[in-house]
Order: sequence, then structure tokens, then C-alpha cells
Amino acid sequence: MTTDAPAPDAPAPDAPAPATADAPAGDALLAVRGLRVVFDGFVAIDGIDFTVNRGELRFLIGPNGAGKTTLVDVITGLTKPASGSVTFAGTELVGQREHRIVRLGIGRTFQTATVFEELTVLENIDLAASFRLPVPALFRRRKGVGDRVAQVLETTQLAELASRKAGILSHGQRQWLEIGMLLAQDPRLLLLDEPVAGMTKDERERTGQLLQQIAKEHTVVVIEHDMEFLRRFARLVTVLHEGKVLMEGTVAEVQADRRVQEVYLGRASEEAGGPVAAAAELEAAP
Ligand SMILES: Nc1ncnc2c1ncn2[C@@H]1O[C@H](COP(=O)(O)OP(=O)(O)OP(=O)(O)O)[C@@H](O)[C@H]1O
Repeated sequence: MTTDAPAPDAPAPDAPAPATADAPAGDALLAVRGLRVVFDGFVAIDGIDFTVNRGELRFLIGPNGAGKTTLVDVITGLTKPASGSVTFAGTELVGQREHRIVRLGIGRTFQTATVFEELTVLENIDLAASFRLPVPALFRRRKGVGDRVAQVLETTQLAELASRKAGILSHGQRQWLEIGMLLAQDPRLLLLDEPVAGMTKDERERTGQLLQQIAKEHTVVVIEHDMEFLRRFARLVTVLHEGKVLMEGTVAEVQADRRVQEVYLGRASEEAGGPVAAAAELEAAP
């Protein structure tokens, strides 16, 4: 557990009003139903239902092995489920190839940022902006692409680094670049895997504000372990445990839940002070 994050009771200046435990019904962008994933007889996802509405900034947490990455792998076509369905804006994704899912408007980042180190920040974003264009368009003047690249540089605050090679960026800058490369493809849904892992306090703060900015125009799902970051920036949180949805709720509801304290937060903070210390910290938090 990190100790240098902002005070838990200090919401970001433009933080949205707290959500209720129940997501508003009827505007689902992503709907996972009865999902089951089995690896060589091991059940990694065991009947998950998971709904994300348009415009949400949803956080996904859970202890190691809970199935978070596997869920994202299924949504993005990397892993085939044994059963269940995943619909995106009404289109079934199960059985679709990865590139088709990207073209439908789903982008993801991985725990380790994947950028082209020999290219500049600008070239990385420009290249990413081309990914969703049909091949013939790549040989024509790419109308609108320049505008989008400029917009992404502004949103990610990377304009000053536009001519710098990606290989010499700091860890935080690489993560922002990877998020910028996703934005350049203008996805409707962004799936971000631990975007603040390894970041400094200032970098986490800036990333949280970036996510809030992005969520004004996109739907965002963030896998994140950093509880301080969640307290600061999360609205609805979905907790996975052993391949199932343990609960969904606001950060306060998740923090107050004994099952979460036992299976996730207690275990996650054993190294930092044990489950009792973790539970005490959670109860102390708003
Ligand atoms: N390709 C695979 N083959 C076999 N088992 C796998 C495979 N991928 C994942 N698993 C197992 O499925 C379970 C869920 O893994 P997953 O990576 O989805 O968990 P996670 O919640 O993302 O964990 P972490 O926080 O450690 O990344 C784990 O027990 C993992 O060992």
C-alpha cells in the first residue's frame, strides 16, 4: 500500500459526484454475461456478469489471480471464453478477432507500456492515429489525423515532448504516451491495466486528472491496485475474487465491506502491515 498519495478525503477539484452502488440502468456500452474462462481445467473466470455504461470511469480491483486481466483479454479478443457473451454497443465480441475489436472502438494498454522507442512522441501518436484507417486511406492525405494528433498532445500534456524519442521518456511519460496512442485511435472504450503502477505521487495525480478528462468523452475501465488512487479518483468499483464479482459499489462501500477487506485488501497489504492494519486503515477512510 502506498503512503505518499493525497489525503483520502481530498477529492480531485473536478471529481464527479459520488455514484450510488447501482450503476444507472439502460445505457450499457459493455455487457458481459455468464462469462466463464477455463485454462487447462483451471477456472479463471467463473460466471461473471459485468456491465459498464456509456461515459463511466469504472475501476476494477481484486487480489492477484482474481481474473482482472483475463476479463480484459476476453473483451479484447485475446482469450476465448468457454462460455458466455460480451456485447459492445450491442455487437457480440466473442468469436471476433482482435483487430476487428479494435476497429469496433475498444483500446487497451498493458501493464508495461508498449511504445516505439526509436520514434518520437509525435510519430508514435501519429502512427497510432493511422491504425484504424482503412488501408487505402493510409496512402492518401489523412484528413483530420493532424487535428487529432494535436488534440491528443494537448490532452496528455505531451506537446513539449513531441520531438523527443519515446525511448528516453520517464516511466510516467511513457504511460501517458501509451494512453495518448489509444486516444489517437479515438476508441469508445479504453481498458487501462494499472496505469499508475510505479508512478510518483505527482505522476499519479496527473494521471488521475487525465483519466477524468478522458472520461468526459470516452468510457474508461481501469484495473488498479492503488487504494489511495481509488479513494481519490474512483466512483464505481467492481471487485473480482477467484473469477467472480465479489461486489460493486462506491469506494466507501468497497472499503466498508468485510469480504473485500478479508479477500483483497487484507491480503494485499500483508506485506505492509497485515490484514488488521489494512482493515483499520479502511475503516478510518471515508
Ligand atoms: N494463459 C493462461 N494459462 C493458464 N492460467 C492462466 C492463464 N492466464 C491466466 N491464468 C490464471 O488465471 C487466473 C487469473 O489470472 P489473471 O491474470 O486474470 O488475474 P489478475 O486478477 O489479473 O491478477 P494480477 O493482479 O496478478 O494481474 C490466475 O490464477 C492465473 O494464473
